Amino acid sequence: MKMKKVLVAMSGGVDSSVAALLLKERGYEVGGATFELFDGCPEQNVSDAKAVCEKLGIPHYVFDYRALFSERVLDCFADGYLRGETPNPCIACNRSIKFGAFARDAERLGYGCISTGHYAAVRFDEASGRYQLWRSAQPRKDQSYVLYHLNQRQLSMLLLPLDRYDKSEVRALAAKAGLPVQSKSDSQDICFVPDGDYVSFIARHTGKPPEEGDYLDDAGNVIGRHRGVLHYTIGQRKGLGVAFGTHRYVSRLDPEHNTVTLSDESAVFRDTLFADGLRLISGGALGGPLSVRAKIRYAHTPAPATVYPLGEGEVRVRFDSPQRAITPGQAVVFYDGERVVGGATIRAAGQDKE
Ligand SMILES: Nc1ncnc2c1ncn2[C@@H]1O[C@H](COP(=O)(O)OP(=O)(O)OP(=O)(O)O)[C@@H](O)[C@H]1O
Repeated sequence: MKMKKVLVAMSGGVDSSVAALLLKERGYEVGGATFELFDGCPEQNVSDAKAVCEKLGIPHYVFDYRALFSERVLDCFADGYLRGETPNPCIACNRSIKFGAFARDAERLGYGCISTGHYAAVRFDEASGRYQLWRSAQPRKDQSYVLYHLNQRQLSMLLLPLDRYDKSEVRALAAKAGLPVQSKSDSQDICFVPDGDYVSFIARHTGKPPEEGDYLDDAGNVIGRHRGVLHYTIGQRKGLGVAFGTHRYVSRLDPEHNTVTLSDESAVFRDTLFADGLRLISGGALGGPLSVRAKIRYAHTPAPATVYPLGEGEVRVRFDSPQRAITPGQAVVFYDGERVVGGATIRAAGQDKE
């Protein structure tokens, strides 16, 4: 049974402001909380969230999560890149901060529920007695991909009031209520790298600047010089900095030997991936092969696949047809229709025959 007191994670943006507004209109006793996540976090976010709370007549808190964010999000982001992976820091933040520390702090303050401005839906299924996570009714904004790791306890205390709304409706609601953030633009992809220069960020954070190295072809021949493994991601074609006369794509990153392999486009299509850290929304383990639609990055259209359990929390995912740029470090999220089944972290791509 959900309690009536809810603490909304308020970034100072339109979505979470409208989440607070809707919950207040629905009769909840609402509070708002803004997180300080890193040094240099825009002060404006805190003051905007505070102004919205004042307008709504609800209390506002500021939580300092800088130390935890540095350890669980920034360090993991940088370490992942140094291992040649492409991590998703929003998922790490959701796990450790929003649905970890924040959920605990909310409970400590007497709030039985928490809320965010994510576009996805939580439902309770009477038949199974389990909470479920569903895609947003508005596919263009759906954010269920970054929430695949939520467990039953977290879902039981989570309210996602934007589940059915479109962004334009959310903006209209903000305008109608006179919220001071109604025309604020959408947030950046990676909040702690506002200029998009993640290479410089990692170099600063780790003290290890990227080192030039060799581009290799599929046979291991040196075919040019790259600017440092950090600069590249699987499937990349643009920004290679060398003209090869034909299109080349990044197919392999090897930070140990500081090499980047370039191939024909066909080499970046793979039908199998290996992933670990499996989480199932229903809890429990995977008993046997499961047919799903699997999504390998935020902007990927889920594709038919079968998930096979391997060792502890490890799975092999076999797609019905090869997928472009399966990228280690990204999450693979499993759907049954519109419902999220669970997900895991991609560690390697392969071909079924390998
Ligand atoms: N610094 C923060 N403090 C508190 N909550 C936050 C913060 N950053 C993000 N959130 C919460 O996480 C949700 C999703 O974050 P995301 O960065 O995807 O923002 P968004 O979709 O642009 O939403 P918004 O318009 O509310 O910023 C937000 O709606 C908000 O509930």
